[in-house]
Amino acid sequence: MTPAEMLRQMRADAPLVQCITNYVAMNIAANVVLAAGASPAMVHAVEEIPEFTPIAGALTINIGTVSAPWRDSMLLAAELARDKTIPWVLDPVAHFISDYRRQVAQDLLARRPTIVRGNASEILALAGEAGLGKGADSGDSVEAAEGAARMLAQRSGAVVAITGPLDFVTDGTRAAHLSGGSAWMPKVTALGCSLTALMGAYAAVGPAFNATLAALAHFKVAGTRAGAEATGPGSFQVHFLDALAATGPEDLAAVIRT
Ligand SMILES: Nc1ncnc2c1ncn2[C@@H]1O[C@H](COP(=O)(O)OP(=O)(O)O)[C@@H](O)[C@H]1O
Ligand SMILES: Cc1ncsc1CCOP(=O)(O)O
Ligand SMILES: [Mg+2]
Repeated sequence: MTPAEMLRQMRADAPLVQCITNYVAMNIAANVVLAAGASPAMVHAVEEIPEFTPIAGALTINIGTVSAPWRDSMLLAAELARDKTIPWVLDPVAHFISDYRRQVAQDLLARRPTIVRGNASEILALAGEAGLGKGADSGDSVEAAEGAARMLAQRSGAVVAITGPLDFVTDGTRAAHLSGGSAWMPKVTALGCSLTALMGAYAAVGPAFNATLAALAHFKVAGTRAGAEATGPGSFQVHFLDALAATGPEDLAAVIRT
């Protein structure tokens, strides 16, 4: 499926996306998924997961503010998604900052996510390489992490996306770059987390590589448009939600280089 077909299908189906995300991202990620055209549900109680995960079109898991009860929910939801072949997306936010978080990320990776999305420092560390990450923010260039992404994709079976000024996506064989966006994007917290949630919406309607590419392109196109209107990170956020809703299927191809 082309990115245009993916966007049309995603809006036609408006899939239900279960997001287990962090306290910071909860609101903006839900708004991003809604603005783009799908239906988010922030459901993380371990008691609810056996009923809810099987009816979701996709699951997204983000470890940005993980603690023990959240970890249990994440592992259970990931297992259910795998068993029921529901696509699921892993966002290993700042997983290198502590042994605890590193272990949670590895335990989730072992449950075979369909897609992994992170910034360059997160992908480098997940592949076992040294990086310069500072908490949730990247300290490494996307280019420096491309080899790690290919290796991680081959080893894990996931499609791996690195975001930054120039995005990169690979399934271990195919690869693409995406340009555009805005320098305000890393200055608005949880936009990366929100992109992970949107990847779930696309993964619910088509193959993983195509879904990842379409979600990345949707963000780059909307980011470029919002950046042209914004005067700072606050107004960027408002314009960005409008731009996600206004972006059409035929807009996506322009930002992709394969
Ligand atoms: N300097 C930049 N210029 C243009 N787009 C950017 C830039 N930095 C990040 N982005 C975009 O911002 C979105 C979130 O990516 P990123 O900031 O890397 O995630 P995270 O918040 O996880 O670190 C992606 O769509 C990415 O392409
Ligand atoms: C600031 C912060 N701290 C813990 S999670 C989080 C949000 C990070 O979001 P993103 O990686 O998408 O910018
Ligand atoms: Mg960020």
